[in-house]
Amino acid sequence: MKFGIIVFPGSNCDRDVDTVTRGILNQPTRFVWHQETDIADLDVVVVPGGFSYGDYLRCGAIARFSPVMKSVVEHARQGKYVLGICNGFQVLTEMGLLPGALIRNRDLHFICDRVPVRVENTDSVWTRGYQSKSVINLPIAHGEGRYYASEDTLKELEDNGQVLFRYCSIDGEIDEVNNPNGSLNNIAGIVNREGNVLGMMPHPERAADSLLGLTDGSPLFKELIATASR
Ligand SMILES: NC(=O)CC[C@H](N)C(=O)O
Repeated sequence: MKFGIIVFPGSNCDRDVDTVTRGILNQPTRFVWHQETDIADLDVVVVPGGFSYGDYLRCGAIARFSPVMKSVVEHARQGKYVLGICNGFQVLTEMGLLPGALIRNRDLHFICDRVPVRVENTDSVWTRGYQSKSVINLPIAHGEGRYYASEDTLKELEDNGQVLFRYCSIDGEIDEVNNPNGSLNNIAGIVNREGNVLGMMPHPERAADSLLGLTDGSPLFKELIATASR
């Protein structure tokens, strides 16, 4: 399974993804500079975390106009996989590949932490490797991670099981106290209607190396690779 990691000026989690997909999981992986347009060789496009274009205007607002993103839309339309992590999630919502928006955190601070997240729907290529409603620990690091969407969109996401990850307590309780950034419905990650595009604020790629003592992100990558090779 071939991975491509988009690199914008200001991306900073591109190497973290490569360490997991190529370094640990032995999958062919290449970096894709944002001005490239030919990504036909890729099975999975990862839009990584970081501060693309210095977060000017809004996080992801400028990156969405990079030449490569037209090809990413086409890649998604073909039903191929797209994973947006943190800044990548912001870019995907800016482009309309995923509904809603990521706005300033409720307390207006940048948050760097490790938080419990509940896996909501395991009937997805991204979450098949987890137990339903299991609580996993993932790092977060963002200033604009508060998920927001209209009531209709939220209802649609919930009704279709498109919410894959939610912030929660260590016991899996969903409440406002355990909602680090004030996201609506504690949403930490969603998929598009077709299920091939995932956006999430927590960082699974920073939790997929046993040397770091945190491996709850591994099943996401492993199951994706296993599914594709079936
Ligand atoms: N780690 C990240 O990708 C950060 C995303 C973005 N720069 C923010 O602060 O919200």
